[in-house]
Amino acid sequence: MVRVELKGVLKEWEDFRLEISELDVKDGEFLTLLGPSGCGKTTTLRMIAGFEKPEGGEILFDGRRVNDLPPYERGIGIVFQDYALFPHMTVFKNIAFGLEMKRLPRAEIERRVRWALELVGLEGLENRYPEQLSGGQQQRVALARALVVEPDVLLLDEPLSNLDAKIRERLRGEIKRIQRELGITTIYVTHDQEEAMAISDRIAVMNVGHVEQVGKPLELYYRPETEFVARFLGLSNILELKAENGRACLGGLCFDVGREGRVRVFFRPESVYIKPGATAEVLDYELLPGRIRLRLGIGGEVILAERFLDELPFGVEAMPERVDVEVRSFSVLE
Ligand SMILES: Nc1ncnc2c1ncn2[C@@H]1O[C@H](COP(=O)(O)OP(=O)(O)OP(=O)(O)O)[C@@H](O)[C@H]1O
Repeated sequence: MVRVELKGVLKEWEDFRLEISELDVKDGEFLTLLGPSGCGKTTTLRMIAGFEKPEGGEILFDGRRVNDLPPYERGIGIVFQDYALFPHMTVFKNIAFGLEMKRLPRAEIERRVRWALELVGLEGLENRYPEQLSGGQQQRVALARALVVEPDVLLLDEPLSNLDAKIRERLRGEIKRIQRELGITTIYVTHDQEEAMAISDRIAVMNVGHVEQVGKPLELYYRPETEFVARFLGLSNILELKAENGRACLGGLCFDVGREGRVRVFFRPESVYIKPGATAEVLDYELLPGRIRLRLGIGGEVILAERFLDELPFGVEAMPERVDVEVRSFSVLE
């Protein structure tokens, strides 16, 4: 287990500049780099792995500068989106490869490969070839191969992107379980918000070439600092309001923002509660599995509200034309 730090790390290409001023991944932490395509997640991971060299700044493992170390001297295990298994080798051989390169004794290799096979739930499949495995099983082999060398840091680049939804959910739960069990410092790349929320201790949300905000999943979800983070993580209500005496109002809906002048108030649709009353007009609604999403008109703006069906104070068939709303949690964007 080690702590990984990035300080002022810089990488430039003709049309792209990546600058990570500060990123601190704690001992044993599961940190996810989350962001849209092309924002620089993979490049960041490749610099931590040593496949790409930064033009400036420092990458530290437990305070030790690793900028000039090749990947095989950094104590990392890495898993790629496309598995990258050796097609002509059995599962056993694929997993044993790194240990054989290290010239470990036969019995030790055997013992460690068995341990890794069990860890990822692949016992019994050791004599198969990659083409005889499902995508999910191939990715388990890749994970076992990365872990069998007992790395200090596990790096995963969109490991679930090529799998279908069901397998993806199952495997992400297992990756999390294994990470906890081993307590290994893990850096995970994905563009999928739900995956990031489900699996991470903390998330670093990236936007073209920089980190926008780092935080725990729910912290980022309910208290984003920027509009980009708010919108990237899910459906958002963002209102441009003018505050007076510490309060900003939209029609009858007021927020104690504790500041004056122009403010941008953010809240999730799930933070909007609905009661009988007349503050807002029900413009329309949409049924989702077990839930309802309403578009409400208030003070000349439209806000979204989302509730579980059984939380509504009236049946969907008896939807009134007007309702009262209460926003129970909000934040003010930068
Ligand atoms: N070797 C390279 N030479 C030139 N430009 C590159 C190189 N590698 C990456 N880039 C550019 O750097 C930017 C970031 O790429 P990167 O792969 O890190 O993004 P990403 O967030 O991982 O995106 P994706 O999810 O699509 O993989 C892109 O604009 C890409 O074109």
